[in-house]
Amino acid sequence: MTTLPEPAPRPAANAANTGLVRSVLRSPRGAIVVAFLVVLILACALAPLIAPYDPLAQHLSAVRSGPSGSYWLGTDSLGRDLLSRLLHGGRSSLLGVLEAVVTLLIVALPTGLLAGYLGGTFDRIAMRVAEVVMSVPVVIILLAVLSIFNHSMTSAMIAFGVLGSSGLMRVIRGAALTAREELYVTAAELMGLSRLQVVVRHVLPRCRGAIIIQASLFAAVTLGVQTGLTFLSLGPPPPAATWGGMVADAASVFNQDAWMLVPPGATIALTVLAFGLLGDVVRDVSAEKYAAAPASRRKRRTGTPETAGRPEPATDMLLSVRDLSVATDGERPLTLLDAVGFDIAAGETVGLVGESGSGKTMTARAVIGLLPGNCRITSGRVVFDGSPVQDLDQRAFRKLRGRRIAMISQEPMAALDPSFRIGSLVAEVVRAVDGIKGKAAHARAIELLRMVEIPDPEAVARRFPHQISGGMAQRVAIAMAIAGRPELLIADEPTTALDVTVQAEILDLLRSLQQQNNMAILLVTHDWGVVADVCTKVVVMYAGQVVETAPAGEVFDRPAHPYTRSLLLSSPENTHVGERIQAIPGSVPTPQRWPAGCRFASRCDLAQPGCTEGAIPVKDISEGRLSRCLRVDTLLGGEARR
Ligand SMILES: Nc1ncnc2c1ncn2[C@@H]1O[C@H](COP(=O)(O)OP(=O)(O)OP(=O)(O)O)[C@@H](O)[C@H]1O
Repeated sequence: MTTLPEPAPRPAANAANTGLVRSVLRSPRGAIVVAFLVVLILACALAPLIAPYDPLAQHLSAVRSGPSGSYWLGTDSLGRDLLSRLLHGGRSSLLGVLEAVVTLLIVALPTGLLAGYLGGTFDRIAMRVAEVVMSVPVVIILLAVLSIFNHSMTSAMIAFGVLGSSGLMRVIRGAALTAREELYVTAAELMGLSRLQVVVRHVLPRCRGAIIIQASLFAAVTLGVQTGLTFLSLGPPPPAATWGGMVADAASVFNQDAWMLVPPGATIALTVLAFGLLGDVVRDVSAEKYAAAPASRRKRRTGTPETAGRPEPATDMLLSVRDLSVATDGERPLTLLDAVGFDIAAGETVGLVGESGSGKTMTARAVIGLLPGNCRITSGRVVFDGSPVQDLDQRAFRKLRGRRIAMISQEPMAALDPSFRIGSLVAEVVRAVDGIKGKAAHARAIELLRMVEIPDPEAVARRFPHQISGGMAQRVAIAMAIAGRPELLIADEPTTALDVTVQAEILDLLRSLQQQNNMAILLVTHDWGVVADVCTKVVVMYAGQVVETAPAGEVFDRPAHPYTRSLLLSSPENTHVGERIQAIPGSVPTPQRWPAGCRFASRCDLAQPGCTEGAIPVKDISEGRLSRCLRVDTLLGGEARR
């Protein structure tokens, strides 16, 4: 069994995992604000028990008495105790705030999350409705509601919550859009979790900060609006105790007794301030947390067309990709993959090689049905175990993903949601793919961690992702990927982010898992060493096309495409100490700049005029060998035949 280096501590990521509530309470401002709000809410809730007087009782012998031992905050013009009225008035004021905030969350939360996560038509409709709601004059609507519902403050607060929801909905949508790009959200989808599970477990927690901030600011505004309405006598009629009503009473005698305004005015101001400050504290704490979280955004790039291909999909293959083309959406679609084709047999490891921007990741994502939102398959077929899968809807694809086809990425740490313990993350996938729950799911999670050779899996299951090393994180990602016993594992540069020793360990692990389970692997890599180590076949991609397919054992000695040859020569393994690496001059053309004819011609020393005249056909060189090169005979020394 291989041993793993101890994880290096990552203080920054540590902060990302401390609970939001705990972080707020740890900050002095947060603690003061929360303490104030808790005391206020408790005092108002317990008003019937703790208020010294009946809020309506008039003590005509002590009218406008000012603070005293009997009346701590004094009395009003009718001799009513101000403290008792404040406590009782707070009940209706805070209840009104609660009603408005709950309504706000009920409307904005699901709509914003779904609009951001699902996008498409739902998003467009939700955004249009939000715009309409935002343009509605709030005060007029509130006055109308109050007059229709007989001055019912509850109706007014519910209406205010609905009207305010469009702002929060947009904020949540934005946060969900960002969360959707997180690798751990993609990883959860790859593991076969349903949309609801992904939203609730992974997207919602990411939006939590934004939600609390907006809700507390909204609470502050609501309190202001509600006080204004009761001040104008649009709420519960006198003599009911309301904060706004107390301000109105005090305002009418302000010239004779200014003190009467102080208790209600200070309470309202402090409460509005506390709600506002709470939002600020949560914003600061969230900013620290997200700055500390691992950078895991998926790179998005902007990226034109041509063709060639091979006949029918091979039916005896586990995976058969034929003439697969992918393009961006929009008025001027841009082709990113052009008639890509290859096969993978059961239990085979195929290396997908090429420089950055060749289309390797796009190919892998097309196979697993998770193309970026702005891209779609425009032609071709992906046949998995005899069945075409390219037209499957997301629901049907989810049944395949995680169970029959799984994927691991080059950023294992970013693929693990920092808010959950390792055991919980693995058990979540087990629940999704095996349908087992509770202790059984946990036991299977431990078994999987043991299968990927993690020493002391029980202890590791209790750790958070930031508490383990990159190599161990990749093992955890592999454990999650093999939970559904997939027949095909797509590994997108699984060792790129790891140091050399750990790389070798992970490759050994993949090889042994593959042998134990007869699992096929599509290994996306830049590294010829990795190809030599684990692959049986290699598919070389360049500028969105497959330019060569060869058995791994042959390609090193007899590359059948000048690009493959250049890639091999530029590989560090082929460079002796003290020699300069023979870098390939130029760079891979972006999809906007794909030339007519051979896309590698401008960088190729064998290129001749014919190479740039038209689409280059794929040539069958020998059993299992294909090349998209007109000069392949010259390259192979005249050995190649049609
Ligand atoms: N969402 C997208 N929208 C438009 N173009 C994209 C998008 N994603 C990738 N591309 C473009 O598609 C081409 C292929 O990208 P892909 O990520 O598949 O390359 P790759 O070979 O995997 O590179 P790397 O090794 O750097 O990951 C690139 O030109 C890239 O800029």
